[in-house]
Amino acid sequence: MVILKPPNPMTNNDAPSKKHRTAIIGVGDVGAAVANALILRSVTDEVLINDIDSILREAQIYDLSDVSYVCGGQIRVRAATHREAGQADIVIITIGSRHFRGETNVQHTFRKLSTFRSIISSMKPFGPNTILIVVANPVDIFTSFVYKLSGLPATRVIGSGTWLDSIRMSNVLAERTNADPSSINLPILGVNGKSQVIAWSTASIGDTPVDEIKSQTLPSVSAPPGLIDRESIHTECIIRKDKMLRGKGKIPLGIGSLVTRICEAIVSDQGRVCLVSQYQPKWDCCFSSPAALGKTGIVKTVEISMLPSEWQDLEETAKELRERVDQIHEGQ
Ligand SMILES: NC(=O)c1ccc[n+]([C@@H]2O[C@H](COP(=O)([O-])OP(=O)(O)OC[C@H]3O[C@@H](n4cnc5c(N)ncnc54)[C@H](O)[C@@H]3O)[C@@H](O)[C@H]2O)c1
Repeated sequence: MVILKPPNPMTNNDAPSKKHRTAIIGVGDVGAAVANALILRSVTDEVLINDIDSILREAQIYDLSDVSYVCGGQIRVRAATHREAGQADIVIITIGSRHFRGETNVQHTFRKLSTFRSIISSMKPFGPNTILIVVANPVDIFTSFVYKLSGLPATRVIGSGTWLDSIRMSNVLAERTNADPSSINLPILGVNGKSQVIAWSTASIGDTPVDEIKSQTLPSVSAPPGLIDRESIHTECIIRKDKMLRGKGKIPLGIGSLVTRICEAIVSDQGRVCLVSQYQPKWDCCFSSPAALGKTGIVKTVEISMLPSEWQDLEETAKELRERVDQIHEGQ
């Protein structure tokens, strides 16, 4: 009889010296979803877990170690201090905090920011190649502050930004047109939230601009004009998000896979283009635009050619963010 005995992740201490490490700060629903996807897709060699809630931290480590075991046991999952996490190749910040009763959004952001300040300072000095990925909301504000607080080059500080919204909208468009989802390009730029800019003028299915699809028949696309009406697609996305929130309270799986895709782009080092919140020198803050990613972080920012009206919307959303960042600076 053959006895199959996969390696035990908890005792696998003699792994090769140059291991790729990914640290997750805050392993609530989103942090755990990221860790789970990282292990399932074998993106890293070691997942370092940090959470101030030690009971939750231990529980997540055991649960994720089971995932690793099922996947072959090659990925070690263990607890790490902030200092140790700061030496990882990638650090993903998914901390969250509940609103106190009567606390305004601004007060909550202030409080969360002071947590960020303490985490970043205890992670310093960062490893020579550490890349930070900020997921915690409001993501563009925190990415902007993390960039300044960390002292890292702008190429090594990334926020998850608007990409998830762009993916959701592309998904609706793909469903309505029966198109291959991977053939859809529908970027959403700017500051994550109500003022983000849907760059419809650049949207395409395959090589065909969405604008032209209304007036022609494509063999791969079948949709009456009403179905690709922009307002109706936008509304459908809002309804879906609302249904997800009402149906399950939180929606960590999409963001978990998306952050994993960002990590894959970094690790694979092939210059894959992702839509991420990144430092925008003109406004001295971070918001979403496309960038090619590699082992050193952002290897190239990708220019996008939009209509003047879309640029104007982007300018407005950028100015709003700049003002909010300034207000926070003044209030400190
Ligand atoms: N960018 C996006 O698209 C997106 C999507 C969903 C959620 N989010 C954000 O992700 C964050 C996490 O969401 P969640 O649902 O997992 O929240 P959660 O409350 O389930 O988990 C947050 C975790 O952070 C931990 N934490 C708090 N302070 C910490 C500290 N100083 N050090 C270490 N750990 C700390 C908490 O103990 C908790 O376990 C939130 O900020 C949320 O708004 C972003």
